[in-house]
Amino acid sequence: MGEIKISTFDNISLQGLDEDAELIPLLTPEDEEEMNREDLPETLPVLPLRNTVLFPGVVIPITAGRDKSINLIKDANNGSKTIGVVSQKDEETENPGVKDINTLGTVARILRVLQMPDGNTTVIIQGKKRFEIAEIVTEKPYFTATVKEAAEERPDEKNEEFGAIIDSIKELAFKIIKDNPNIPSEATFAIKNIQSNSFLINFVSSNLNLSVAEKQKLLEIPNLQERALTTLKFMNMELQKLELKNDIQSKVRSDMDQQQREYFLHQQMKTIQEELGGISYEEEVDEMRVKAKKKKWNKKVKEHFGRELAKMQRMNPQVAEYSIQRNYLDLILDLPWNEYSKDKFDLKRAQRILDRDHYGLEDVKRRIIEYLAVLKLRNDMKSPILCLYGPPGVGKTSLGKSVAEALGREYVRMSLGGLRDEAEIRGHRKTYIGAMPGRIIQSLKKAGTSNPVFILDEIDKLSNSHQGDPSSAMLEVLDPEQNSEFHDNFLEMGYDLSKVMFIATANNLGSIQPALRDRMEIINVTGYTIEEKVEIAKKHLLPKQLKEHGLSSKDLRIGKPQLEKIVEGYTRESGVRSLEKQLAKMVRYAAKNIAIEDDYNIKISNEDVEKILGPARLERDKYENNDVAGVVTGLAWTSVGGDILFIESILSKGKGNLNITGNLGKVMKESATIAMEYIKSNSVTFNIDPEVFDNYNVHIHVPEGATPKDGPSAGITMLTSLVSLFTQRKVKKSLAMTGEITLRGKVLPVGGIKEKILAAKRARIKEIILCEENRRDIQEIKEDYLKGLTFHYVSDMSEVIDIAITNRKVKNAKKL
Ligand SMILES: Nc1ncnc2c1ncn2[C@@H]1O[C@H](COP(=O)(O)OP(=O)(O)OP(=O)(O)O)[C@@H](O)[C@H]1O
Repeated sequence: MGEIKISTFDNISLQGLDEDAELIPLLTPEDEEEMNREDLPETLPVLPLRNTVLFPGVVIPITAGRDKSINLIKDANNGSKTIGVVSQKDEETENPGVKDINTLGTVARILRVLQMPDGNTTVIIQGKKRFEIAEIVTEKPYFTATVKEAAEERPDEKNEEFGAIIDSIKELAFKIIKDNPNIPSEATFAIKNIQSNSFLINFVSSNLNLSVAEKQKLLEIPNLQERALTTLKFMNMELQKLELKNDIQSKVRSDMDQQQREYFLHQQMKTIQEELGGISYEEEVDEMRVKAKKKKWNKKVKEHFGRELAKMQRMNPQVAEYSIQRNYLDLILDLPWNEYSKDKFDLKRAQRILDRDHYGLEDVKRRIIEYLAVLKLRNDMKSPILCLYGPPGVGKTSLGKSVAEALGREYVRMSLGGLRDEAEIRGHRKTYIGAMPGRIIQSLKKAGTSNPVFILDEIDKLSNSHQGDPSSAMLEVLDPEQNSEFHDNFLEMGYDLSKVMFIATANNLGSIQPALRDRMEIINVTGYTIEEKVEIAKKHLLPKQLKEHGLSSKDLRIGKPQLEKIVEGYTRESGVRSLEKQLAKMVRYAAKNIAIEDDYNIKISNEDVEKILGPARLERDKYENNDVAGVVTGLAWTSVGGDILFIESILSKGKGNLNITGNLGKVMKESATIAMEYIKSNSVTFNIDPEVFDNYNVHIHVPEGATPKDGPSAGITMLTSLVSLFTQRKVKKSLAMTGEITLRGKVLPVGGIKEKILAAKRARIKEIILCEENRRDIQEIKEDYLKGLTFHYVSDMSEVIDIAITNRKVKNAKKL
């Protein structure tokens, strides 16, 4: 039957069709009254509508497709133009019978019949008033029925409730029109222009988005007020639906907008990058993904990387954060994660490598081999941290390198000297401009494995400042309990340092933070004797220098006596660094002569040494002679090794004042006072006239005033010096001493014995006075170092005097 397609409020556009005076889309109350006054005919042709309901006053177009309907329309159009319109109960019914149609419908007037090119007939009809089918008279060729008017109860014009409902209907209609993009905004005017209340209700009901059944229900309500209220309910529902729909749509749209915007920008960027010929942004991300797949990350790191990569993709490549983020991701990708080199635990080979690179140092090498043995047996790679300490240039750093080679691990070195900022170790947070990871993480990146041998050079030179305490940050690095989750501020994740083999080096144990020192296994690397230095020069330093200068042993030969001359006359150190420099000078001499094709002595003589290096400068290490009273040789320990020092004292007429000079620290000055008081109280024993103390001033000086000196170990030297001074007796030749004194004249042990012994040997000292308790230190020293030395162990000051002071008066002795 009638196939009608009408969208909500579509009918309004029908106004435009209006050439016929009869077409009254907007009814005035007068039109309505007139329509109501018209009588119903007794019988009417009845047209079932498939998918809509016609309301009184409303104009709609319907399309009739089948013969039955077309015939009805034709006949009616030629006759009274009045038909009855009812809706089908089920729009799917193709050929409805009596039971398939509603009995309440609307009388309609045919306004226009249009013949469509597709054979269908479109009819524009307008509802007049409601009717009820009394009885179907014919079913063929179309339905005709006897009809009666359907009564309608109308409220009083002054009914306020009804008025309010009508106002609400209008308001809601405006809202619906506004919210529904399918309704043209002109519809608002149409509603505003409607004067008849019942037409307004019909017009809105007809155009609401309701099912046929719902509309039919509305049409059937006889009471107008009730119908208005039901319409209002439906309108409310419609508005809610619309709002919900709009909400969802706007959400979807904003998502889409954002996505589209990003897509658009990415495309643009890609094009620009391609134009510039660089690797495109997408390619960069892809490359990162490929790299990431090869990493041995745990779940946490993997997830973190994924998140951070996504973050980078959302960033604009032109902003500064982008490059920070890029660097960050590069760092995560470049860092070794759980990538270990396999350890070579062949201890014999390790020993060979250590021996090959370093002469001597037997103790140290033995300790290192023991350490590697433990590592091999435990095999959990966790081990205490080694700290090699000793004077400069004794091979601490290069030993570390040999350990790396022996183990077959990568080698990295980080110098901690002068490092003040904690951020150097831990890195800066990413939010800082120019943020970087700390040096630990950077070094590991350089090493490329997670278990390198990591040299922490000069750990004693870490200093504190307002920029945090780097020693405390190092604590975390070196603590086996904590370093499996070392936190770098830039990396923002824990990094496992527990498999790294740390070897620290230091010159001075005293300046290492105690907590840090506790975490390390200390290995003392002492200085070398002259003989050892000669050997090191012959076996290692000279060949190394020749090689570095592109020469060989055929171009320059330096014999042992000459090497000894170089060591003694031109270097004054515990290590071999300046020896190496002097040898480099010798090699340069040969290189120069070869280059200018001049003759030179391949075999270096003593004269050649002086010619090349200049006159020997360092004779003063040799102890001074004993012709003067009050000059005694002491032994000192400094962070650059052992040294000898001279204590000088003189007497001058005065009132018994004591002067001390030579840049001495508090402890050393106190030693001088103790020595002075001890002599005063024991003047009888030493055969000194007590009056001397009141008539003379004493001045004690320790030469080399530019070098600060401190410590208690010069106590016995000072006392010997004063005894020699007051007695004007000679001090024994070739003798040196070290030890602390007490007021009672007891001698106490001191440290740094090995370095002191080496220094004494350098100065050609023959006899040494030490405290009895230092005997065990001597026992620990290798025989070689002790050759040519005689030791006197004492516990009391009187013993020192007995050994050190001879009975002979000095030349030109003063009469006191
Ligand atoms: N026993 C040795 N055998 C061979 N070469 C040595 C020996 N000791 C030191 N050297 C060489 O001396 C040079 C200086 O050594 P290195 O730099 O390791 O000293 P260091 O103890 O670490 O000094 P610093 O405390 O100043 O860092 C290196 O070239 C090293 O090879």
